[in-house]
Amino acid sequence: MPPGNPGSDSESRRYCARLNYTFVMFAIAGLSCFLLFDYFEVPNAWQLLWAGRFLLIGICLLCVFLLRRNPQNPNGIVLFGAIASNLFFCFGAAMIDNVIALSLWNLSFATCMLIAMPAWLVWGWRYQLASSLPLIVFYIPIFTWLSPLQLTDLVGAGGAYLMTTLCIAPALAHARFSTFQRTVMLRLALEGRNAELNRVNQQLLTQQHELEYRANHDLLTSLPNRRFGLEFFEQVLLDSTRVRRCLSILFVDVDRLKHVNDSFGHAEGDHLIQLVAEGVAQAAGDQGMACRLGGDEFLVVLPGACDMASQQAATQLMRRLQERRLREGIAFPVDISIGRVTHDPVLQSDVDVDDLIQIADDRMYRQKRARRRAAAGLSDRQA
Ligand SMILES: Nc1nc2c(ncn2[C@@H]2O[C@H](COP(=O)(O)OP(=O)(O)OP(=O)(O)O)[C@@H](O)[C@H]2O)c(=O)[nH]1
Repeated sequence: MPPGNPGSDSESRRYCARLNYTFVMFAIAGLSCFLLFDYFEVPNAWQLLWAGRFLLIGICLLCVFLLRRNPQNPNGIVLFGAIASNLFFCFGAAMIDNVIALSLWNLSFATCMLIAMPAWLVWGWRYQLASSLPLIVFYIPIFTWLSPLQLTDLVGAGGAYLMTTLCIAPALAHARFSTFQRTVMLRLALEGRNAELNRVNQQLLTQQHELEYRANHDLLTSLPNRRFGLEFFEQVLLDSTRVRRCLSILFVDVDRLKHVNDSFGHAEGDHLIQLVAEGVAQAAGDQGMACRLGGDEFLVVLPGACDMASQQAATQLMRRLQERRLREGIAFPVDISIGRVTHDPVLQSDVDVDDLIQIADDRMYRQKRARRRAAAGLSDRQA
């Protein structure tokens, strides 16, 4: 087959090899079945026929071995076995000395041809012709030369039918081979379309993930957004109530963001929000979650954290922000106010997220006012 021919790709060769492999296995089974036929129907020459059959079985086994080792040339390998079988068939027919047995012999070959159908499906007409040629050319001469019967006996015993079939077989093979080629072409086209669909699917999946991410996250800080954060908080509250363990939240608000925006520029205001976002994410740790509620407000949910742990988390958060400010020489103030609430389902009655957030918000404002008063007092004293 020329390169680029749709039937020449290695996948279709493997397909041919599989079909041919099955065909050869059937041939072995067929050859073995007809051993009894030889024994009972050709009593004068069954030993010779058996020798021929075993030789053929050997050739078939060799074909199987070669097909396994080299599936890239499946038709060439099976052609070798087919020519040998045809020659055996010519000589075998000449050994038979009664017409009924000869009819059965011809019938056996027709059966073999039926078994060979799947292989013809993928054979080109040239292979088909090459495999039939020994029979077309040598059957009658060998029969006339060796058989005790007359040529008219052969014609009556299905010989004419067999010869006609053999002559039209290459044409059939051609038609089937074209169908096979079209099937392979369609399969390749389908594979192409499948690959394209997979690619588009992958793109859609990526887009879907991106959309999901955008729907659930805040773009400036990459933290979960308010909706996602409150859903998470609700779930954590439910779980805490169920397993009766504490949970804490930190309501974090950036101090004097407006002043930073106005004095240092909006970009620095954004930078401040990002610094605080990184801080709250760190405070939330692996078990908790920090989200941006909006503007300069953040919520940190700490599942399993009781009063002490949440106090530590809040102190650490403030300290880390100041350390970072010093370390990076940030010009604007990096101050936050935190409203902290701990809920212990063992000691307290049921609450909902809004109650807890409201309490935390109030505490945050109280702290903010206290810090403002402290700052104002400090400046008065300094003055
Ligand atoms: N740069 C920047 N500013 C924002 C963003 N979201 C909200 N702001 C600004 O943040 C400011 C928040 O103002 P306030 O709620 O009064 O708070 P504040 O200025 O931090 O003052 P206190 O909270 O009272 O200390 C407003 O000026 C908003 O315009 C943002 O994403 N980026």
